[in-house]
Order: sequence, then C-alpha cells, then structure tokens
Amino acid sequence: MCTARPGWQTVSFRRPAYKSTMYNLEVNLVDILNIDVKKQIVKVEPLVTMGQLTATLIPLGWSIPVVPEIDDLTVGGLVMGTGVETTSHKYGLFQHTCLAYELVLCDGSVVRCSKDENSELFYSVPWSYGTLGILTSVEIRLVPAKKYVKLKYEPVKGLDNLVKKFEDASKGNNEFVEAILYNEDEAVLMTGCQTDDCDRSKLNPVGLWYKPWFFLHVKTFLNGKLSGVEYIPLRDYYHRHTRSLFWEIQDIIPFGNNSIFRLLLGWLMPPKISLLKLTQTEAIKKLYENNHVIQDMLVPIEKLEDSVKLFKETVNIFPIWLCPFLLPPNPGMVHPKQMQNAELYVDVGVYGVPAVKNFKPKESTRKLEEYVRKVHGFQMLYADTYMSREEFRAMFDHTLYDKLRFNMKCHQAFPEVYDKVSKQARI
Ligand SMILES: Cc1cc2nc3c(=O)[nH]c(=O)nc-3n(C[C@H](O)[C@H](O)[C@H](O)COP(=O)(O)OP(=O)(O)OC[C@H]3O[C@@H](n4cnc5c(N)ncnc54)[C@H](O)[C@@H]3O)c2cc1C
Ligand SMILES: NC(=O)C1=CN([C@@H]2O[C@H](COP(=O)(O)OP(=O)(O)OC[C@H]3O[C@@H](n4cnc5c(N)ncnc54)[C@H](OP(=O)(O)O)[C@@H]3O)[C@@H](O)[C@H]2O)C=CC1
Ligand SMILES: CC(C)=CCC[C@@H](C)[C@H]1CC[C@@]2(C)C3=C(CC[C@]12C)[C@@]1(C)CC[C@H](O)C(C)(C)[C@@H]1CC3
Repeated sequence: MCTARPGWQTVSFRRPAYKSTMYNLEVNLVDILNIDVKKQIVKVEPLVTMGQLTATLIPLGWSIPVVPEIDDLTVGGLVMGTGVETTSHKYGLFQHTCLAYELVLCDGSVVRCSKDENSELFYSVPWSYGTLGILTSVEIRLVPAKKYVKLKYEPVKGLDNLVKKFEDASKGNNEFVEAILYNEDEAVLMTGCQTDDCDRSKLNPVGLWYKPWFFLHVKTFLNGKLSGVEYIPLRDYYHRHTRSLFWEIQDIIPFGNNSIFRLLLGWLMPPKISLLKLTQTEAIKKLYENNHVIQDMLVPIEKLEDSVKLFKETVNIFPIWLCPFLLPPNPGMVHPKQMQNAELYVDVGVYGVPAVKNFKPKESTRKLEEYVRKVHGFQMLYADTYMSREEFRAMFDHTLYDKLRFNMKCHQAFPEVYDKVSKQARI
C-alpha cells in the first residue's frame, strides 16, 4: 500500500514508480484541526502545507519552530521524510518539533504515539516514508511569532574563515543561521532574530513580486566590505527561497530576474512545482538526469570544509546552500554516531549544472554518497540516491525499524523504505 497522492503533486524530485503497482489509499486530509495556544500545540492533518500553516498561524501571533521554506511542502511528507531550515540548529529537524503522531496501522487500528506513548513507533516514523503506517494527524509545537526578522548579512572570504564563523554562529544565540557559498572562496553568512520593532529605512519585504531573486539579492552583499542589516517580514523570510526555488529557477526561466519581467509578470512566479512536474517532457527529464545535480547531504559540522572541497572536486556547482542543524541522540533511523549528546550537523545543498568535465551522474553521486556514509552523514531522500540496499542500510540505522516492521507485520502491507526511495523505484 501507499498513499494515492499522484507523483506529479509531490515536491520530491522524481515521481514514484511504485504507485502504479501498489494499492493506493486516498488520504485527503487537508485541514488544520486545532490551535491550542495554552498548551502551545497545533494539530494538523498530513496534507497541510507550509504555506497554509504560516498564513494561518502568523496573523494569530504564532508559528512552528521549523518552517521548511517551499510553500507546497506538506506536513506528512516532512514527517515521513525530513525537513530542515535555518532554525534547525536550535530546534532540530522538522520531526524533532513534532510532539505526537496519529497513524492507521496495517491491521486497521489507530494509534497515537509520542515520546511517552508507543515511543518506539514515535521515533521510527521519521524517515520511514509511509512504510510503518498511514499518518492521519500530527501535533506540532507552537512558538510565538514576531513581525520581522532582523537579518544580518556578512560577506566572508576564505573557506576556513567561513567554516569557523558558520560554526560560531550556529552555536551562538542566533535564531536563524544560513550561508550561501558563491564560490570556494566567497560566501555570505546570514544570522537573524525575530523582532517586533523595525527600522523602516531598512525594511525589505523580499517576497513582493517585483523583488529580485533572494540568492541574487544576498550576493550583492559580497561586493561591499561591510555587513548589512535588513528587516524582513516574517512570512517573507520563511518563504524567501520559494520564488526562485533556491537558484533552480534560473535554468527554467533564465530571464525571470529581469526587472521589467519582474514588475509586469513577477506575480506569476514561481511556477507551481506540480505544474512543472506534470508538464515535464521526457527530454527535460533526461537533461536533468544526465546534466544536473540536486542533492542535500547532511554531515557533521566538523566535516564541512572537507565536504565543500569534495563537492567542488566532484561536481563543481555553486552556489552551495549551508544550513546547520542539531541532531539529538534519539533512537530511530537517523542519529549521531555517539548516542550520548546531540551533535551539530550541516546540510550541504547542491543544486545546479555540474561544471566538471565528463560528469557521470551515477559515478559522481556514488562518490559523494560514499563519503557521506564514511563521515556518518545522511543523504536527503527526496533527491536521487544511487546507493545499493546494503549501502543504504549502512547509512540509515534499521535496527528499530526492522523490529517494528516485524512486530506490526508491515512486510505484508508496505514496502521497505529502500524500495520507495531508490533510483529503481522512481521515474
Ligand atoms: C443535505 C444535507 C443537509 C444537512 N443539513 C444539516 C443541518 O440542517 N444542520 C446541520 O448541522 N448539519 C447539516 N448537514 C450536515 C453537515 O453540517 C455538513 O454536511 C457538514 O458540516 C459538512 O460541511 P462541509 O461541507 O463544510 O464539509 P466538507 O466539505 O465535507 O469538508 C470540509 C473539510 O473537512 C475535511 N473533512 C471532511 N471530513 C473529514 C474527516 N472525517 N476527517 C478529516 N477531514 C475531513 C474535508 O477534506 C474538507 O477539507 C447536512 C448535510 C447534508 C448533506
Ligand atoms: N527544506 C526542506 O527540508 C526540504 C525538504 N524537501 C523534501 O520534500 C519531501 C516532502 O515533499 P512532499 O511533497 O511534502 O511529500 P511527498 O508527497 O513527496 O511524500 C514523501 C513521503 O512521505 C509519505 N507520506 C506522505 N503523507 C503520508 C501519510 N499521510 N501517511 C503515510 N505516508 C505519507 C509518502 O508516501 P507515499 O509514497 O505512499 O505517498 C512519501 O513516501 C520530503 O522528503 C522532504 O525531505 C524538499 C525541499 C525542501
Ligand atoms: C533541503 C532543501 C532546502 C532542499 C531544497 C531542494 C530544492 C532545490 C528542490 C526541491 C524540489 C526540486 C527537487 C524540484 C526541482 C528543482 C530543485 C527543487 C526545487 C525541479 C523544479 C527541477 C526541474 C524538473 O524538471 C522538475 C520540475 C521535475 C523539478 C521539480 C522539483
């Protein structure tokens, strides 16, 4: 069994091939069920999107701790896969901000799980891609929302310098930490906090239709020697990369940042990911397969410098997105090597056309995957993975997952995660 949500509707890169051979379950659960400000919990159904949630919560003065930035990402997809954002160094991944899940198991029973109730199931749901049960609701922590983010842009020269500053910023008191690496030697580090006060002369609603693409706006701070400060309305900040799909839009609509285009037609942007997927031709699919890399590798922060060098040598794609996150020592598929303390990791996001000669998608990606396994890192599974089943099991801890699948007789109802995310399972 799998959900009946068609592949073209999902934000993941490829379409799931398995949907045509499995029993498809309609899970049309699209509502925000309850906002309990006393207990600071919001209860939502799995198809609630990030755009829908921020539009509802922010006017009420609330938000959730981790808001992955593409509007159409769903709570179900983020729980069953993962979500990371610039607050993750403080709160962890999306699933670490969830307090309880309600699932329908393969025997038809409904269970609620949390850290104190059915805890093994609770810790096994993230990264399980719908292979333990069907999610029907999620309780997420609420945090107070303020009106603006006071964002400081700091140009940094030298990779070693950036790595040090980035690590310090992630361990400091900042609420938001992110860096964009424009080449091996130049980056802009962004740190911010929420505030209700705003210096109007520095207000920048980056989400307005005529505003330049965010990554290009950030790039302008590279030229100045000084740091810059801006006040960005909270919702504009959360979805700052939505309009340009990070920097992927430049390959799809190359003239999209032209100021006249923005002024007249900027309101049309971005095209819906689902529309792009639905209308994707075989030729474009091949082009992306053979001459494009989309990968997010999660590595321990002390491996950041080595990872950037390896990415440069293997695919040579810039900009690179850097986002720190805290990985707590919880049981389940993804945890730090030592189970004593939470560890700081970083998401190294590489999206674009490789600038190396003789780029071979499979070989290059496998080289990166091997490195990530070696340093006890993890690959985000919305993108292509070329790992074998054994390699996949070496990267993701299947101990608890296997135990639960056996106890709950999941093998009679759901495939294994690998059979949903591997290259063979996706078209
Ligand atoms: C002919 C008729 C007459 C009625 N007369 C009355 C009346 O006089 N007084 C009265 O109080 N009621 C009456 N009802 C029943 C009832 O009020 C409405 O049908 C009900 O409120 C549905 O509202 P809706 O159309 O907004 O919900 P829907 O459009 O069915 O659903 C609204 C949203 O909730 C979601 N949703 C629906 N069901 C579920 C579920 N089980 N779990 C999760 N999400 C769900 C949907 O996906 C949708 O997003 C009547 C119903 C009918 C058909
Ligand atoms: N900033 C970030 O962190 C970003 C994250 N992403 C990635 O995008 C993906 C989310 O995309 P989205 O379109 O929302 O999700 P998808 O529809 O792609 O779903 C992802 C997985 O979750 C499963 N799933 C979803 N809902 C349920 C449910 N109710 N019960 C059981 N299983 C369920 C799906 O199962 P099935 O196959 O059966 O449908 C699928 O395997 C995540 O993998 C995330 O990591 C992408 C961009 C940015
Ligand atoms: C963890 C984080 C921050 C991930 C960000 C990932 C984005 C860059 C990804 C998510 C969805 C994504 C894979 C997508 C694409 C580009 C990269 C995206 C936007 C595009 C639009 C590229 C063009 C393709 O033909 C197609 C339309 C299928 C995809 C759709 C999904």
